[in-house]
Amino acid sequence: MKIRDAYTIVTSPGRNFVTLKIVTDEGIYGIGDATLNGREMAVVAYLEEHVIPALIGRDPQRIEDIWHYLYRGAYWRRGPVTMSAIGAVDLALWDIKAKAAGMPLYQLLGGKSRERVMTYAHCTGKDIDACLEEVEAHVKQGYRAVRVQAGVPGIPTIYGVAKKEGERYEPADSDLPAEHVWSTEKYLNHVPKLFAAVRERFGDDLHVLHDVHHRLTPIEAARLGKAVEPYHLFWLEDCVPAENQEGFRLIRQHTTTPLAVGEVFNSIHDYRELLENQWIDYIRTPLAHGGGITHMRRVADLAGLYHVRTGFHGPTDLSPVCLGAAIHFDTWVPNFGIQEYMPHETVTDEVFPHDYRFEDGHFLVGETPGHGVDIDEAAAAKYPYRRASLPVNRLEDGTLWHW
Ligand SMILES: O=C(O)[C@H](O)[C@@H](O)[C@H](O)[C@H](O)CO
Ligand SMILES: [Mg+2]
Repeated sequence: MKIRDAYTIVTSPGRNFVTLKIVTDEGIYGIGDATLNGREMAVVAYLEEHVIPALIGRDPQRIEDIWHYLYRGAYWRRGPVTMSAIGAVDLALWDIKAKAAGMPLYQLLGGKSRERVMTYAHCTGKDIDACLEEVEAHVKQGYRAVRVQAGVPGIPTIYGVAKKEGERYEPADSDLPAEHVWSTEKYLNHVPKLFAAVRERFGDDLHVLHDVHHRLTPIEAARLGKAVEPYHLFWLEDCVPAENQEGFRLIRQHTTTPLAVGEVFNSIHDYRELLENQWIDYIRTPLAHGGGITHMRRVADLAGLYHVRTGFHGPTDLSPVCLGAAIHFDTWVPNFGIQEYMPHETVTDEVFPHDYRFEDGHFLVGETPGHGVDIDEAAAAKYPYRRASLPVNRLEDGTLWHW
């Protein structure tokens, strides 16, 4: 088998997505997700200029060799653009291999470790009461786990909360970055009240998660982790920017609140200190940004040595291709924890037909050979790319802060 053709498809059904399609001389093709929110065209250029020309004529079944060819062979290793490009190739090649074998991807990985994949939903509200209503609605739909984010009095816009009630939350909501304001003091004083209210109304069994979105320092994160211990969170996510891995030592010394990290990581090396020191509990890198299945299963195996489980990033800014592949991975991986799920818009699902199903707060993997997600290129062509940027965040005095 040989790679006959490969090309990128950029489409914006509701939001921007980049897809890589690899076509073989035997008629089988595979697709991979190359979407890097707010930096989409950088990955397109990387693929078109540097990767696709080098793929033509290669044997698509040699996934491992192609991975190292693109990683070691580039000389310039790691980084979100490089690893997203490699991730897209890798997902497309696993799709091809599974189709050629006539198997759903999870079978090729080693078969089912579980019957269904637990997900968590996003519940947001302009204040605590509005957020509790969202939780109520999701619990009624069958979710066992919810991420709660509520507006903070005195902060005009807040991460994860939709601009208008009933609307979806979309971080890349403007041509150039919108400017948000942040106050750590107001947030830290307010947020434990949210968890107290959730536990009071919904009891102890519901899994409750929260995303800090990299906004605290280690000592502030330690204070928050400690303050919310009585509400036993499933996890506290991205409580600090993680470039300073050593900072987690301090957080860990102070709190038993479980920690999730890694949606902006792209390499096993980003995790090494965190895992080896047992400073975290969940890994978050999505397959599309972490060099695909070939690399992320190594990260998951390393994590497993330290009792760390997966909790893959699953926002709407990863396409159904990444989500579909993740559901196969989640069905197989022994140390699965949870899968994030933000439902895609109907137009997105129309462009990306798929066989995964959602039922009672869980995903059910499909049985179609491959990863089970396709792209309707004629439908995709109806939605041209529009530049969209993630916001920036400033403290009340104007200092640029972490977003
Ligand atoms: O936990 C999450 O789902 C994330 O933090 C997202 O909301 C990101 O901000 C977004 O994916 C950036 O592109
Ligand atoms: Mg997050």
